[in-house]
Amino acid sequence: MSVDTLTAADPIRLEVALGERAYPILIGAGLLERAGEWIAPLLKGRRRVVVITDTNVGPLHLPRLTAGLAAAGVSVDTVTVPAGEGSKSWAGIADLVDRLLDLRVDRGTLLLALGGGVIGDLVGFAAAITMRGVDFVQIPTTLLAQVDSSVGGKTGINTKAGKNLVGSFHQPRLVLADMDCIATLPPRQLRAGYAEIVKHTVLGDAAMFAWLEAGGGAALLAGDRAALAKAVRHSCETKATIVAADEREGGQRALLNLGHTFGHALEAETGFSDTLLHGEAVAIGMVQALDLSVRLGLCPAADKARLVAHLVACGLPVDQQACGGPFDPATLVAHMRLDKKAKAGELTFVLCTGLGSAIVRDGVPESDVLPVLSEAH
Ligand SMILES: NC(=O)c1ccc[n+]([C@@H]2O[C@H](COP(=O)([O-])OP(=O)(O)OC[C@H]3O[C@@H](n4cnc5c(N)ncnc54)[C@H](O)[C@@H]3O)[C@@H](O)[C@H]2O)c1
Ligand SMILES: O=C(O)C(=O)C[C@@H](O)[C@H](O)[C@H](O)COP(=O)(O)O
Ligand SMILES: [Zn+2]
Repeated sequence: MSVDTLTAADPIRLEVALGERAYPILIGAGLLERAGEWIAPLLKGRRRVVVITDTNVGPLHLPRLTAGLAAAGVSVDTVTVPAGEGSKSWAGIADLVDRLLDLRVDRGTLLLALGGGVIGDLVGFAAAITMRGVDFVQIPTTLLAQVDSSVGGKTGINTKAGKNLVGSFHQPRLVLADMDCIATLPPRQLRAGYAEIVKHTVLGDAAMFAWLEAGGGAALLAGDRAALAKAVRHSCETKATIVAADEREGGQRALLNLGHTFGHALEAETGFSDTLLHGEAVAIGMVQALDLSVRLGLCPAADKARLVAHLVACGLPVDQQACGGPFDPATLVAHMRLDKKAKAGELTFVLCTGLGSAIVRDGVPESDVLPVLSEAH
């Protein structure tokens, strides 16, 4: 089904099968205008929600959401936070929780996260800790958030020591992905979100990678809504399946971290700033992960070359030079030792065993990693 033929009455509906915490993912067009249809039933008779959004998204998309809720008799309090990764911080979470408490939220209050991955991660964390846990809904407005961050319940903030090192698993009650939001997204942000789509194919679906490579990706980036719908659906299905099998990353969920051990180190080195967007870090990190995989004899060099060629064709960065590097390899390795996958300070990586399949490898020697960090691609 293409998004051109979708209406709010018939969105694509997927499910994250987590037993009593299972929730739907709705993907379609015109969903904000009808949000009350899906959100009012979550309110248990209440008539008020708190929407948390950022300074870019609010003016663009909040009026449609507010109207959609009003149509179902639901009123809205709004909290607006500064746009950008800086809000995913100790200061950002303290400020948000204080503002929620000032609004007199209680355990029955539903929070709506309207924005990209920063808003989703921040609001999800606020929902996890306010009153020891309130419900929230993800309303992702970036491509990255629609294909990745809104699904799976990882919430949290960045700290001085690194990316996402403080947070919790707290699943949303609903994910409402309205494709109309993507129309206002700056091209650089669209490309950054595309990197996570590529990731889902590299770790699990060679045929879908080939589809992206053969023109599906270019079509999506040029605004083709059918291509967009196909890719968003594929990513959400991939992620929902993995999360349902391993919610708390005891095993296979770590595959979703492909490119992130390298990428998060680069984000830390560039100060969690606009110099390097998360999706761009993932693009570079995936290339480095495939480089390491090739060096360890796990992956054909030709597969790494295909990935690099595709990312370059899509306008994504593939090496550290694109974000002010190369950075000191020892400093990058020090960041990686703080990664949540590391065990007793030993390095763990998600490695590729050929396009479409990946494994988790513990105890990778630093001597194997250092050459990757000096390489341009
Ligand atoms: N929890 C997870 O599973 C998960 C997965 C992937 C990424 N993440 C996290 O997500 C964050 C990155 O998310 P992101 O790339 O969405 O960044 P973001 O939330 O900062 O959004 C990017 C920019 O686009 C703006 N924006 C958002 N929607 C818009 C729209 N429709 N039109 C115009 N502008 C819009 C935002 O204001 C911001 O300036 C990172 O912190 C990353 O660690 C989390
Ligand atoms: O959902 C997951 O699991 C992921 O790893 C998805 C990643 O794209 C995302 O960036 C996630 O926030 C990384 O998690 P972390 O545990 O490495 O902080
Ligand atoms: Zn990511």
